[in-house]
Amino acid sequence: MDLVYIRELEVETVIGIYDWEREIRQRINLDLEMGTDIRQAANTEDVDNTLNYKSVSDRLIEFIEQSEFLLIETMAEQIAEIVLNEFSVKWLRLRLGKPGAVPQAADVGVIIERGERF
Ligand SMILES: Nc1nc2c(c(=O)[nH]1)N=C([C@H](O)[C@@H](O)CO)CN2
Repeated sequence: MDLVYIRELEVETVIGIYDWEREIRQRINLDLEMGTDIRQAANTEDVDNTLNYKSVSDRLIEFIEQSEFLLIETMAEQIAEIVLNEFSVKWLRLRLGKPGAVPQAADVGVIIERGERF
């Protein structure tokens, strides 16, 4: 299994459980690893034969910017669903961080794996 990845994608959105969090936009960041097979793209040099990280990034930025989740867990599950269903990805690992949430910590968040490795 090969991986196409996106690292440190940063997006501002409404997220959080407290009243004050519903009034502001906060930064989240994510790393995404997506299982794929890069060989056909390598042999043809055709982006249509690979998992296009720009297309995935654009879709996730649009989705996250318009979302208003309470928990990062919910956002993580929804992101995983989009990547699995819309980009025909079989397996992914997602780290979703909310760096401003705990001032004493550099970052906090969740890491999930979904789908089947192949
Ligand atoms: N596991 C989680 N814990 C917490 C979350 C969350 O989304 N998942 N959210 C909060 C608050 O919104 C926090 O970020 C405000 O500082 C607390 N714990």
